[in-house]
Amino acid sequence: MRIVCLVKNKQPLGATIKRHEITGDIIVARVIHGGLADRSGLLYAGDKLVEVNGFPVEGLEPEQVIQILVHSEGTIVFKLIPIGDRSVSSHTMLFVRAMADYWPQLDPSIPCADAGLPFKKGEILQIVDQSDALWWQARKVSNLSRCAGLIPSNHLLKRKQREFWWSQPFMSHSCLKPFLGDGRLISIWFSLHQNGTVDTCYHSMAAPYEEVVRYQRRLCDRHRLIVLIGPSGVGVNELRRQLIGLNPSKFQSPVPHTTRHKKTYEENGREYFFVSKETFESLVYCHSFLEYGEYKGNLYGTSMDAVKAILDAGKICIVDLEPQDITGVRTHELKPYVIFIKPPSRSCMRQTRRNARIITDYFVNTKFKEEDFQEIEESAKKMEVQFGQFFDQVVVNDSLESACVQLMSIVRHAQDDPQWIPAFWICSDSPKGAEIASSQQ
Ligand SMILES: Nc1ncnc2c1ncn2[C@@H]1O[C@H](COP(=O)(O)OP(=O)(O)OP(=O)(O)O)[C@@H](O)[C@H]1O
Repeated sequence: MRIVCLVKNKQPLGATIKRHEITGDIIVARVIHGGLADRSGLLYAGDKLVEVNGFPVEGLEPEQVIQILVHSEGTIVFKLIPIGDRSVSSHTMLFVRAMADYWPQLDPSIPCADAGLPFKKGEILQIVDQSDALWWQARKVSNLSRCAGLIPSNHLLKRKQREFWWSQPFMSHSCLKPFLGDGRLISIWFSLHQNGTVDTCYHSMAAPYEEVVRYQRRLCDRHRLIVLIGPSGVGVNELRRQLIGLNPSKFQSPVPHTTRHKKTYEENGREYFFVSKETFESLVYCHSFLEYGEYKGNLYGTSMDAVKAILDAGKICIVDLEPQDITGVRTHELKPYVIFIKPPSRSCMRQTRRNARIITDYFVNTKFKEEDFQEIEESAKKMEVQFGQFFDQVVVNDSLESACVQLMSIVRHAQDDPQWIPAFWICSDSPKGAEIASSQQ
């Protein structure tokens, strides 16, 4: 028997308890990394509680014991039987990017919602404990001084996603938009917000966490590919043009291929590579394009070779892609840095786009209308919900000048400062998209 005294003020104890399935004893389920109990070094997972502040806990439900703890302030005295075989704690140094949102307060299955760590897609987490197959402990790298919180393990989050999928009425399933990225079929939930319902805490991707490592580009390495993403009309092309205009010897965009006829003033390889439909289709067949599509009956595409030629020349290659093409460029070779161009507020758009022209579905240059602004806003929201986990940075395109200055500084930062990148970009022999579950569980 051991007597443990902990002084608890406003902060939580930093431990969870449970009933032992066989003996019925109340035991410490886990000690939260960096929390009060952990820092004391006196309480361990598996310790059997006998008394709390003089109250015997035998026969009580875990919730009743929690009530005693919640209402205790100051010194709490535990009488406990220490676990005999204290397993070596499995503290890890694993970093992951969250590919889904998680709100513990909306999750009824979490052992203790207050001990949960809420996170948003794209945030980088340090996993500090994986000893429990269902609930890991993690901290945000943006706040490593805080104690860890509970997050669902890879396995659990995937299971939840599957359950959520099957619980949706048939029509909602049609919201799933499968597409082929890098040869894998990826299913993505598309904005399944259901305010107030439990399932909102699991917004999904195929792999809930992606292992990341810190990467510093060396001077001899090729530059990272700069990818601009944004809803049509937000100003992606304008910003790309402005950036290149600021330093054309450093920034360049790849020359696209097209099947349309060459105009008299155009030169093959300058404006476009002019190719026949057959040649274009054989390039598509060989996966030579980053992206391609049809416009007014002609095919257009950006080839991987055109991108590589710019990178091999020591320049920074800037491309604008449709969001569904991001997965195709997420490779060890290109190490893309993705910048999302976001619309400003409606009033700012009205003001800044007073004299701007937009190309509508009818292929004419017109002034921006309220419907255009609305479409830009809605499309931006959908992109953030569906692809936000891939965005390295977000630039609000309010004034062209300030957005351009911001973009320039982000591009410099992307090339020169250390960044979190997917681990598989470094371990190039590991399978693309490998999930950390396979290496961790
Ligand atoms: N910050 C800004 N202030 C004022 N006008 C802008 C701003 N950004 C872009 N524009 C103007 O808005 C119009 C649309 O921009 P742009 O062609 O770059 O859109 P886009 O996002 O590339 O869309 P699409 O892919 O459909 O061409 C252009 O006339 C452009 O000059």
